[in-house]
Amino acid sequence: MIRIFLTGYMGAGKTTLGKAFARKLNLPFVDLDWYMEERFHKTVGELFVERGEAGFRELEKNMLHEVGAFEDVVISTGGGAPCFFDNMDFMNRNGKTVFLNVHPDVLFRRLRVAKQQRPILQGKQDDELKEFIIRALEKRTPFYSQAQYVFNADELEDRSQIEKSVEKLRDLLKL
Ligand SMILES: Nc1ncnc2c1ncn2[C@@H]1O[C@H](COP(=O)(O)OP(=O)(O)OP(=O)(O)O)[C@@H](O)[C@H]1O
Ligand SMILES: O=C(O)C1=C[C@@H](O)[C@@H](O)[C@H](O)C1
Ligand SMILES: [Mg+2]
Repeated sequence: MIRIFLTGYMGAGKTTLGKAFARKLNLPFVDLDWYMEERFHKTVGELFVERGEAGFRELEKNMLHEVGAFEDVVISTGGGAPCFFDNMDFMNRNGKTVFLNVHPDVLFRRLRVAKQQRPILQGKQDDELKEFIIRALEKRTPFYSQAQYVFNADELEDRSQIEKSVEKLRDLLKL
């Protein structure tokens, strides 16, 4: 039975790489953010506003436990999920965990064009966004680093880079 959890900061490529990786392994792909959105018929942004961050994190933990029971699956978590409760321990106990590590400059480049969909980043100017990413990584890296594998996901800009990353990740996980 294969159960893989991909973690990392927003824009690290959990969804992009997760989807391609699952396709390669012929496994279903579950993105925790999307799963929550479908289950509650609300966007992550709406869930955040409605319940506040604490309420969102509680729900996210419950949903992680739900998808964490699926078998033969590639799961990508939300960017914050590993950093709350004992979520990282839960994932380590129940599957293979991968931290998608990406240089802050690369995250900044990706997120400045895609910040509107991410409630935590909305409305931030460039300088502020860059600083925010650096500070967040300082706080979150100790959690992400508890993953069993660390994978550099700096290069995910086009199909060919994504394909190469899929192969490298397959080697790393010996699958
Ligand atoms: N060439 C590119 N130029 C700009 N942005 C890009 C490019 N390639 C990917 N991105 C963006 O980088 C991000 C990386 O992908 P992805 O959405 O998979 O990250 P994620 O880890 O799932 O983030 P989140 O935790 O927010 O869901 C996406 O927002 C995507 O729009
Ligand atoms: O990094 C975070 O805290 C988040 C990342 C996204 O995947 C979403 O789960 C949400 O926008 C919060
Ligand atoms: Mg995603």
